[in-house]
Amino acid sequence: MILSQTLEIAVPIGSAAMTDIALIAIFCVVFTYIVRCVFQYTRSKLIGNKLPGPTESFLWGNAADMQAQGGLVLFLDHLHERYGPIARFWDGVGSLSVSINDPKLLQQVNGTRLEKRVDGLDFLKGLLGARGIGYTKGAQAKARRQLWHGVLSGQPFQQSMLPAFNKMVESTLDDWTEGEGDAQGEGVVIEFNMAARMLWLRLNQEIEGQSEWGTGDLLSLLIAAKGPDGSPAFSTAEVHDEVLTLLFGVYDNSKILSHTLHQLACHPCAQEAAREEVDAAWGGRPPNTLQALISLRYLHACLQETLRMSAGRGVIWRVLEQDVRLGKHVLPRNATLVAPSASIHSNPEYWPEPGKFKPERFLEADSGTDKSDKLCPVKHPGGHPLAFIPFGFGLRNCLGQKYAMNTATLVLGHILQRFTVELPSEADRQLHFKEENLSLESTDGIHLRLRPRAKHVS
Ligand code: HEM
Repeated sequence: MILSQTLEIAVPIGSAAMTDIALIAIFCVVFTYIVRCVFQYTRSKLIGNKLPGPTESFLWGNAADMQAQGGLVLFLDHLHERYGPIARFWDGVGSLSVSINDPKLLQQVNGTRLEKRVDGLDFLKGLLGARGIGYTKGAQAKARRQLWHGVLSGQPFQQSMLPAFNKMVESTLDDWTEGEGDAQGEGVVIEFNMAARMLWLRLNQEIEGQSEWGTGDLLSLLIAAKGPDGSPAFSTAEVHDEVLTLLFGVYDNSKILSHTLHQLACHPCAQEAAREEVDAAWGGRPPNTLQALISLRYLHACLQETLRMSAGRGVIWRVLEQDVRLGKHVLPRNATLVAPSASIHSNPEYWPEPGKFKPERFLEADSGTDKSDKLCPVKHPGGHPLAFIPFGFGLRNCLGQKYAMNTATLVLGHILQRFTVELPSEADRQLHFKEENLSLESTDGIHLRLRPRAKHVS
């Protein structure tokens, strides 16, 4: 009886107490959150404003300056010209970004093992797939990257894709010869941004799930991949999102192709040198080994020089997870580190005459061979490991870079074997860029004329 009375009284008091405790807990959490925000805001303002950079509006930061320059990539160029290699700007209320365009300084910051990307890129989740590699973090990202690496860089995949890719590229080039213009006489004029994008979409559809190569295609490899305990490494939903991530690579891949062809049309001597290399290595036939692609060093250098000059992404981001001291400057924890690759790639200290197309920058005499005319790739293009970063850097660099370079070499090799690439008119030489998706895009497209060569692989 005493017990039941106690219980009857205890329940209502307990529930009121619980409500109070819950309210106090919520208050504490909100209070702590606000104090933390105010502390972080004040700290980043105090430390950030000691770094060189323009004045900002309280609410919009430097958004208006970015807009006035035509976008972030162009704004960063301007920022470094004015404030030197370390420059800060504000992305909104108290959101500090520090841009570094000197590879040596960037390397010091990267030494803190930068891994985290900015949350601002979360808006791409719908497109890229939230369960894909781009959004995994920490130990999971490390394990996932190893799997991806095994799948994409593996010889079996690259080797098994060659016959199907050769077929696909040849059939696309046949379609192109039937396009606008007289294929035998004048040649065919093509809008290359679109043409290249369509071609890459076709190639990627091949990778996504054709059984033509047995178990060598990317989708089969992703499905078959095993974790450390032997269970499937990817769930079906994860495989789906990884394939979305892969399709996103189409965009970069089509850009490198159209921009390199434009450079080769502007520089006929470079085009001839690249063609001679292809003719000598492939002997008029489609390549059937990975080695036949890797051996095209001059063409590879043309691709790299194009990535340096225009086809790479303009900006790479990381979150600083600790304070970093650079000489007299302190970069505070939680600030965003911006590596403006477009600006780094045109820094004359690393790239003399940065506006000139010079593929030789990426080649040097091979000291390991007695043939003095043999060339090999430079170990650190631009003279520093972070002077050339079209594929990003450090722990989260691009996983598709070898694949991207090999497939681009394959397609360009086919085109050079069959066509001479020309500018349809002098007006097509100068591309006019505007910023789109954080890289510079040609406003009027890229127009090229393909003139069939007298003899080509059919
Ligand atoms: C010319 C073509 C390409 C360029 C210029 C390019 C560039 C980049 C860049 C700049 C990043 C960010 C790196 C960083 O934050 O440090 C990246 C990430 C990535 N790229 Fe590429 N990419 C290309 C093609 C591809 C292709 C074809 C694939 C797939 C087959 C691919 C797969 C990836 C993946 C999975 C990541 C995310 C890695 C991670 O989050 O750990 N990329 N790429």
